[in-house]
Amino acid sequence: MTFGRYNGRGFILGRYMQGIVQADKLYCERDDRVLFEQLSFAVESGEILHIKGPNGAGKTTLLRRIVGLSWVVDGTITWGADFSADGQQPDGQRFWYLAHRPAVTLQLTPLENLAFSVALHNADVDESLLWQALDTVGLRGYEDVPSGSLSAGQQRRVALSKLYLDLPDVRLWVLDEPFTALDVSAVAQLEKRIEAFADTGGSVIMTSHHGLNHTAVRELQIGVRP
Ligand SMILES: Nc1ncnc2c1ncn2[C@@H]1O[C@H](COP(=O)(O)OP(=O)(O)OP(=O)(O)O)[C@@H](O)[C@H]1O
Repeated sequence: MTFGRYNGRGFILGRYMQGIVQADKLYCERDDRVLFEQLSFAVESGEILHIKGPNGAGKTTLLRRIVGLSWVVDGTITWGADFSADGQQPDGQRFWYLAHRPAVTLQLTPLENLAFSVALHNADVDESLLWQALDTVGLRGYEDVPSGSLSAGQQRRVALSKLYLDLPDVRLWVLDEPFTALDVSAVAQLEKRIEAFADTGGSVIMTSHHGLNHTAVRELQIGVRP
């Protein structure tokens, strides 16, 4: 079922169904300002949920709630059976989360950062695949330098490199402004990568001020009166 409705704070557009993750009646207030209320949506396998809204609308807050890093959002989030046996928050091994600021340790090299991400996922990945992922995001020759000496766009690429590892357990990407600081070709490459992931049944929940044009994309607008 497709629906679109205005909830007093934001316009919701989407399909309301049992998905891999379903959010019901989310409510968030910060400093006496209601960011969103009665916000409900679901994400299915193969879908890209593009959360849109102006600065300060609560997009990052919403993503942090989805991945279990913030509890300032009231309401219910239920996870599908593929992610969690009891519908509760799955452990972080089941998804990749890319925060608003790239979580790159500046003292570590890109290779070490990527290996650390993989270790947190308890994944067994051959080191050659880590080199390959870094090569794919354009970091060939930079694998062994401290990440703190890289540019903002290169540090973003370090954070993005994990999206090229194809870990079988990871079927959801939660991406907060992933295009920030990327040059034109890197933006195009990431767009293709996100679409390819959705085409293989992966799901993506992302925020971006950058438009995405793919049949799998659904938009969820928050914080804007129509
Ligand atoms: N720790 C905090 N304490 C109090 N208010 C906060 C905190 N973190 C965020 N906020 C407020 O919540 C609101 C939403 O912030 P959030 O970062 O979720 O917005 P956003 O939609 O992601 O914005 P942007 O597009 O600028 O990244 C902002 O007004 C912000 O000031």
